Amino acid sequence: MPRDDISPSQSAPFAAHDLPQHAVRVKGLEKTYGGRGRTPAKHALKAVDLAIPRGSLFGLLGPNGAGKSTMINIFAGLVHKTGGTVELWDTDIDRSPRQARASIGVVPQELNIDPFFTPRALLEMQAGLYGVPPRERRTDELLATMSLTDKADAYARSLSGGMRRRLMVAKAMVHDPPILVLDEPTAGVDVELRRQLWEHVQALNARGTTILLTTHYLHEAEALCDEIAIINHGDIVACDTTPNMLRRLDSKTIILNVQEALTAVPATLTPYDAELLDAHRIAIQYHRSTSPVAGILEAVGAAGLSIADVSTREAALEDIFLQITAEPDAATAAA
Ligand SMILES: Nc1ncnc2c1ncn2[C@@H]1O[C@H](COP(=O)(O)OP(=O)(O)OP(=O)(O)O)[C@@H](O)[C@H]1O
Repeated sequence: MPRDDISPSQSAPFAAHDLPQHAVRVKGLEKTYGGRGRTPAKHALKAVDLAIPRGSLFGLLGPNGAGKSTMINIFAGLVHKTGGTVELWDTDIDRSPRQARASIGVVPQELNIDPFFTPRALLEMQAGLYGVPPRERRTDELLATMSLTDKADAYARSLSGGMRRRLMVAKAMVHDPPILVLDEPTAGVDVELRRQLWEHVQALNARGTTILLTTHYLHEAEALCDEIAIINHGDIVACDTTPNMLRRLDSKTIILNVQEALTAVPATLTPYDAELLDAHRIAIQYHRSTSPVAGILEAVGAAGLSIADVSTREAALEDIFLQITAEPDAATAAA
């Protein structure tokens, strides 16, 4: 979006002193989209509180329609909130909208790149839209950071999907914002390109850029992000450091494959959270900290069963996500 009213001198303060503790601070953020005709109003964000530490690589996870894009679009000035406050790099988006928006670069979901521009021309044009004077432009540096130097003067249409994504990241960084937001950047991107993109994003983070990303790839958020917030039906349902989030769900599942055909869970296993998956498989959930495996195996032996095979399953972030977002929201279900 063209913003010729933003000069780099207004852009985020990078001076060593006075750096904010939180890159993004959201309090009581509300968004209700007005209804039209037969379409009812939609309460998309419900009193959301969120604090993203400066320098973090922060993941915002949620199913389709949870409110992720609405929040990002409010940050970017594309959607007007209906309540609450947002501070970007310690700047309130209502009080100083230009300065606040100069603090962030947003990489949207769609790859809307003009195929007849070269990456260099595109970055120069974007810098011009942000009012960055030619001597302060970082076009070559950004091209190098995103491994696009070789393609600097090639038509964008000749770039691969991965290169286009990286060009979008470079485009979001022309005004040197301290916060970079990536909205579902890996949707439809193959494994290798995804890995490359994450390497570039991690490199930016290592240089001090605070990164906020939304993704459906939960294992990636687990691997990449230091902190994760889970949003569902416009509510933040969990927010914690990644290790704490994993610790929250300390449960593990042991699956016993027995030789005998069963019709019910044996009585000796009733003290445990056991479930008959089929005639030969029993799943037992337990908390790692209670270490009941020896007791479980003893109970199976006492029931006269012979174990053919044993497997276990760790709780992944995906399990946490499913557990936390499983409860249906009556209002949404009715909508
Ligand atoms: N312009 C709009 N007018 C009315 N309702 C909207 C509008 N934009 C989004 N919504 C609704 O607000 C809710 C949140 O949408 P949003 O796009 O923020 O979710 P999301 O988490 O980004 O989902 P996705 O992963 O599918 O992009 C959804 O129910 C959506 O249908």
